Amino acid sequence: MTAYLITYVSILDEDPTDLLLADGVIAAIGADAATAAEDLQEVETIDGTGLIALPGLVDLHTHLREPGREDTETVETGTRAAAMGGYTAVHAMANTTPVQDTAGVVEQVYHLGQEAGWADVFPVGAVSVGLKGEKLAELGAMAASEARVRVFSDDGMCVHDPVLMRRALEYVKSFDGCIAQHAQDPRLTEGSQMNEGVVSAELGLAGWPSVAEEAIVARDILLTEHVGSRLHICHLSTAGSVRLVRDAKARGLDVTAEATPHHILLTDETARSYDPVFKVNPPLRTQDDVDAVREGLADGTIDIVGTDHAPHAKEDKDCEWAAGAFGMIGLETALSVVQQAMVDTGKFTWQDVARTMSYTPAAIGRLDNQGLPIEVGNPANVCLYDPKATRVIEPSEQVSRSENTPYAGLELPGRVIATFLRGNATVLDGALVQR
Ligand SMILES: NC(=O)N[C@@H](CC(=O)O)C(=O)O
Ligand SMILES: [Zn+2]
Ligand SMILES: [Zn+2]
Repeated sequence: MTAYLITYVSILDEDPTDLLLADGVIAAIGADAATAAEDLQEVETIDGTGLIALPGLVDLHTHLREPGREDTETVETGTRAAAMGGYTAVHAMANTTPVQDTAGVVEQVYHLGQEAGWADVFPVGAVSVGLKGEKLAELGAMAASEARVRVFSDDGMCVHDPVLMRRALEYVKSFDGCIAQHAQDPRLTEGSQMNEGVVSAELGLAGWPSVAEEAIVARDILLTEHVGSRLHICHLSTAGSVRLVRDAKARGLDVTAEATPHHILLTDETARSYDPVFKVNPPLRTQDDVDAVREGLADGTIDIVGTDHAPHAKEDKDCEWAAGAFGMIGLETALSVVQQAMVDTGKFTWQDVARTMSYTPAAIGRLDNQGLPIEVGNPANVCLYDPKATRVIEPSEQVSRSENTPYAGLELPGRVIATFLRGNATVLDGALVQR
């Protein structure tokens, strides 16, 4: 196995140093690295000048679409996109066809990830059978399976029935699982097309009000407090939700929250284009919401950045707004968007990036071999990033099988130069490693 000596690279915010990846682990850091490399058979040296070494990123919220919609993404293509974005692990959401609601399906997805070898895939289990919100799925069997599921979600659908939600929260306690909620009151969002506000009124599109998210966030905080369980809020998007989570944390509850890259960069003004590439659930909100979500990330109220990478076919996006599917891809642009919205604005250090995009998502997923700091002896899951580079986003250049990126034509900062999964390069020189 080739070893990699990365010279003069900054580990997060630290002064430049040398880093040696060998035998799947971080073998040496600092003056020892070059010396240790001399004893190795096959060593490739990478000039790390100007680059930042980040722990391999971990996504808690990816849609890989396999099984069922392999025309839009597969485990293989989605994890290639993940590697290009600096990720070494993704959690694969349960809204596949068939739904990931049995031990059999989650094991299948888990093994597809292992075979592909681009990033570790940790399947999320459905909360309810068929995402129907009626009957609890086989949570225990999924937890006990080879996929070791710890995160359960009906994402795409809200677990709306409070009795079902209460039971799910109770059930996962026995194996330290958590329920990741897609917070959307279905009655308050019937027919909704975009954020409810000034822009929706002007465009004449049916609104998706903030309260439809906040009502579920508030209810679930109360339910999890009552049960003494672990709740995760997916793709939080409103200023009011940030307030609710801040209050829950102040009261010591085990509630975590996630923000997507698109909810910290884009607003409902994008809907004026009538281009459904900007149609997503929850919808892009107002600048005040964007500011509040950024603030929530900066002060730790929002624990993580999750991509909600949601590939869709051309025919489901090249259409009028009302007919368009909800969702946008994001694995290959997440780090750049976080740099632009959080680092370049002075709200985040690179340590904060590592915390929200690697350490904490892995901790919420109860992963033990991902999301670890770059320290000698830890698995060599590393991303090398050039924060000074810039690139204009071109949909056809995305490695994902789908092209529904909302950043087409936009110049974003930064570029992933290399990604290593347990010491194996998945990306080098900014391109996928050919196999
Ligand atoms: N975010 C979206 O708009 N769509 C997601 C589902 C979801 O995350 O709710 C999808 O699966 O396409
Ligand atoms: Zn969702
Ligand atoms: Zn999702």
